[in-house]
Amino acid sequence: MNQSKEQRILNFVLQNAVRGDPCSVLDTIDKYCSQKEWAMNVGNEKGLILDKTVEEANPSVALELGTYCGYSAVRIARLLKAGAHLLTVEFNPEFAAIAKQMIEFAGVQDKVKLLEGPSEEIIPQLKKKYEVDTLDFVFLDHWKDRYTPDTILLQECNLLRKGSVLLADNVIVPGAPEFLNYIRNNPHFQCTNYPSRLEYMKVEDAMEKAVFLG
Ligand SMILES: Cc1ncnc2c1ncn2[C@@H]1O[C@H](/C=C/CNC(=O)c2cc(-c3ccc(F)cc3)cc(O)c2O)[C@@H](O)[C@H]1O
Ligand SMILES: [Mg+2]
Repeated sequence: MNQSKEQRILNFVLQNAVRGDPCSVLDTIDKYCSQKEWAMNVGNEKGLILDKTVEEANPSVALELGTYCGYSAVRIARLLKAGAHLLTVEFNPEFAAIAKQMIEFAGVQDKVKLLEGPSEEIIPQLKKKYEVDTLDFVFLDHWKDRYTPDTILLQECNLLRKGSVLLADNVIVPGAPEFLNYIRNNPHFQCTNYPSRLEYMKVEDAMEKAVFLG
């Protein structure tokens, strides 16, 4: 049975990156996806916006929706302070298995908990089953029509506190117009747009930051 693109990306990392070195894993994925096969990792340009947002938030508990191959999980986890952790949600078992190996190869497995399942099921379990009080940082990078329902669900589950930072990928391409409309017209969020480019392409994209005001 021929390999999936995601398996080819993982194999390229296992054969070319430095085990235990997150930056080497990120650079190797970016090299493969810019030179051989495009894939929907956040990439290095938007990755720098993600880095700055995570560093500014300095989260103790972070959540990612849409792990895919684990690129942004590695990217976020490498910046977390001692004792901090990232919960990342992925409902495709094949992608989850790839991401698990990617995270372990990068050496950030102690900071990352990969939760397999749909976000609408996982989010309501975060407090009781995963012992989350509130979330300091949330990265939204899953199906774009899920951004709004999951942001509403996070609020309904009392998982946001004054100052919680949401960062959404792809608000231009593929686009999340309904999310932008929701979040920018919601008085409980302070929004900032970060123009950038689509990963590995000369195409305009952007990220949207939304700080919960309580
Ligand atoms: C409710 C639920 N629960 C759990 N996991 C969930 C979930 N919904 C999706 N997932 C998971 O998350 C990832 C999905 C990511 C979706 N991302 C994109 O579609 C995406 C697309 C592009 C793109 C841009 C230009 C093009 F021409 C084509 C594609 C770029 C991007 O950066 C993207 O993020 C994927 O791993 C999926 O299994
Ligand atoms: Mg994306």
